[in-house]
Amino acid sequence: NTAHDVTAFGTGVFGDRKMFEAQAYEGKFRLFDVTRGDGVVTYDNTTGTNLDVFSINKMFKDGSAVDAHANAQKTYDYYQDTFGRDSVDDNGQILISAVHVGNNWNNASWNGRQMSYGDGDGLRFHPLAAGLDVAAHEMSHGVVQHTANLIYRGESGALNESFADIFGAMVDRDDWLIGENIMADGTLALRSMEDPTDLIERRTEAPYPDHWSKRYTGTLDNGGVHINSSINNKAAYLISEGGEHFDVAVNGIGRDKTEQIYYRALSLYLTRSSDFSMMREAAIQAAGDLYGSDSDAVAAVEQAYSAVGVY
Ligand SMILES: Cc1cc(C(=O)NCC(F)(F)F)no1
Ligand SMILES: [Zn+2]
Repeated sequence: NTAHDVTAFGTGVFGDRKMFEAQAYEGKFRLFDVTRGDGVVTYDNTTGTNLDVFSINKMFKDGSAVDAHANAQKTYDYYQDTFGRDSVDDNGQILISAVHVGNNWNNASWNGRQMSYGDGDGLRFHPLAAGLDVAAHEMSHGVVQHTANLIYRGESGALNESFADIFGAMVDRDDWLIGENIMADGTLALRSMEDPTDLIERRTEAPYPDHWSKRYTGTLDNGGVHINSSINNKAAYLISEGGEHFDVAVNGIGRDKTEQIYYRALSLYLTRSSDFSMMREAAIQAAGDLYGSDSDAVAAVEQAYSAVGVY
């Protein structure tokens, strides 16, 4: 018999009920949404061969699978509705998520083809699929890969990570934190774009940097890609929300213009080896294209990058 899409239900990691598109297939139900691009599919990695997450009825009980699926759909919709982009490749590429990956793995990843989520160890992280900003972070790595494809080390790698955080925070739009709902150890978040120094980076045991003069120059973490990303994150936050930072005042222009500027810079102007200075130029150019060369948007970009010491 043929498969057809149905509306299904489930409870997420934290017991929150949600509704989403799934598929009726051979008398059972599976987390395969055929209504978005070439599909949104979620697998349970513990069943070995990445088998579909099945349910005998329309109520799915696997919290991680439910959250990963719903969060992938939300992120697909964000790129479609905000930028007219059809999935990571703008050609409807199927969005695959695997949950229960590893053994209490305290992370999530994009491996060039799919998202993977760990269950967390319950001490540092709750299951990471429960983080909408985490899902959007990982899928955004796919978007970066199909646009500027920023080399994943040094400054270009920090930009790669920053774009994942920027769009993660734009999809999970209620704050400027990453991972705030999946921390099990009482810390505020994994990272803060609003004030990166609110959090200590575990390997360097230093606060995340909020100025280029505080950048990490060692070799850990591919040259600090998850560390120096906070410098560009702070600039993005200032462009949107404004503020005074190291005696530089920025007049914010809001999330709607900020996300358009970053998407245009990423998809039109940045290349694999772009560094922070090129990021500043690309954002100024994108803001000028979109809102005029003498606009508040261009002024905000120039001020924000000056505020974090990038010229
Ligand atoms: C190590 C390490 C990994 C990460 C990270 O950003 N993981 C992806 C996220 F989505 F879980 F945030 N930060 O430090
Ligand atoms: Zn990342």
